[in-house]
Formats: sequence, C-alpha cells, structure tokens
Amino acid sequence: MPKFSANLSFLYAEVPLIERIALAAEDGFGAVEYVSPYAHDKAVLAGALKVAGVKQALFNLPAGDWEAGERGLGCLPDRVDEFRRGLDMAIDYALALDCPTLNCLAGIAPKGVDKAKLDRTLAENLAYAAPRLAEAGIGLVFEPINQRDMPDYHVSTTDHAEAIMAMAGVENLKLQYDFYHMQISQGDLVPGFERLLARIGHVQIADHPGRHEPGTGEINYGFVLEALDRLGFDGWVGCEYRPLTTTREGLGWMKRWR
Ligand SMILES: O=C(O)[C@H](O)C(=O)CO
Ligand SMILES: [Mg+2]
Repeated sequence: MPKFSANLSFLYAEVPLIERIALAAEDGFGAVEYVSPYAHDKAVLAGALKVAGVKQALFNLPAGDWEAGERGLGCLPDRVDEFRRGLDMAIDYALALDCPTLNCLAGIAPKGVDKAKLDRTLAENLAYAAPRLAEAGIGLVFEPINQRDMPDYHVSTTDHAEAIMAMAGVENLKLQYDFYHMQISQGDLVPGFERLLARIGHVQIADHPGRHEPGTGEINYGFVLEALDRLGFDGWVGCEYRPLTTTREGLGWMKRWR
C-alpha cells in the first residue's frame, strides 16, 4: 500500500501551515511535507507533528528568495556560501523534526552563464551536502521540474539528473520522481520509474493538466500506484496537487488505498 504524505504547501491552503498538520492527520495521511519550514519555529512544528501523530517526510533546502522568483540555489555559482549555510540550517530543522529526507532545488539557470558551469556547481553542491547529510542520518534528493511551470529551471529531465548524479559521484543522493513533472517533461511514466527505482528516494503526484487530484486528468493513477506497490517502492508518496475545490472534498481518490 503506498504511504501518502500531504504536501502542505498545496493542501489545506485555507488555514495556516501549523494547523494544516492536524487536518492532514485527521484525513489519514501518515506524514506531511512542504516547501519550507524556515519561517516557523522548529519546536512549534515538532510539537504540532507530535500532537497530530504524523511524521515529517520531506522539506527543501533553503531555496533563496521565493517571493522574488528564486527556486533553489543548487546550480548558482555565486551563491555557494549561501547554499552551505542553508544546508546547516536545514540539518538543524531536519533533526528537530526527525525528517528522513531533504530535497535540493537546482534553481533557475541565470541568463548568460555557461550551462556546463551550472552543472558543475550543482554537482559540487550535491557532493558537498550528501555526506554531511548522511552523517546526520538524512537522505538527499533532487527533482527534475518541467519547463512550463518553472521556465529555465536547470534540471527538467531524468537524463540530465542522472548526468548530474554521475558528476557528483556520491552515495546518499537520490531522485525525487514527481509524476506530474515527468508527464510534462518526458512521459513514459511507469517504465521511467521502474528503470530508476533503486535511485528514487521520494515520489510526488498530481494529475495533468491542472496539477489537481489524481483522477482529474490524463494520468492513470490507479495503474501508477499499483505499479509502485508491485515494484516494492516503500518511500513516501507526496500529494503535491492543487485541490479542485477543497482538500477534503477532493480526497475520494485516496479511499481505495486506505
Ligand atoms: O514544485 C515542485 O514540484 C516541488 O516539489 C517543489 O518543492 C518546488 O516547488
Ligand atoms: Mg514536486
């Protein structure tokens, strides 16, 4: 049975983040994840997880100035110091929240900078972070994101991500396989997942078009989720979709998997 994590940057958006944790638990999610915990006191977050009885599955390394359009520091050659400082803060939060996995956002490719230099910077940052996270008992993932939702995001395909992993050459580095982005960037969803299974540390789901609940679009999530089970994927499956109406009204698709 897939283990579902509620992505609180998308679900229960009608209430503040801390309150979303209890709602996710009431609806049967075993874990929560979100883009960023850093605006919140880690003790408050840890307390809310404990009271609700859910785990923290994932969050992202500090990703720069989100409001200004930044989407990660991973590939940015002039932000390496900031990346490293952010890593320390992320480890601090992950230990307080008992979070097993952190996601590194590669970032938007700056105009006019050689792509090979961006690749090298990303690989070096991942190679710096992975062993430090391993020492703290935390896994590292990074995620290809489609160009339509995030124009100029540096990594959009699994081929590119695999090349970066080969350059980084470290243990403790896996992929975040987001079926929504994969559908837009390259398709071949289940065979692609199966080929990379041993290198996948976290999964996320949403339907396409619209990035809404499974069952609202063209992706056959019955088939996809059965495949995850059949293939023995035992990581968290993050529900990273925008509910068509409210989160609760849109949870019908999950009943089959309880
Ligand atoms: O957008 C996504 O798919 C991500 O998983 C993310 O965390 C950045 O928005
Ligand atoms: Mg995602």
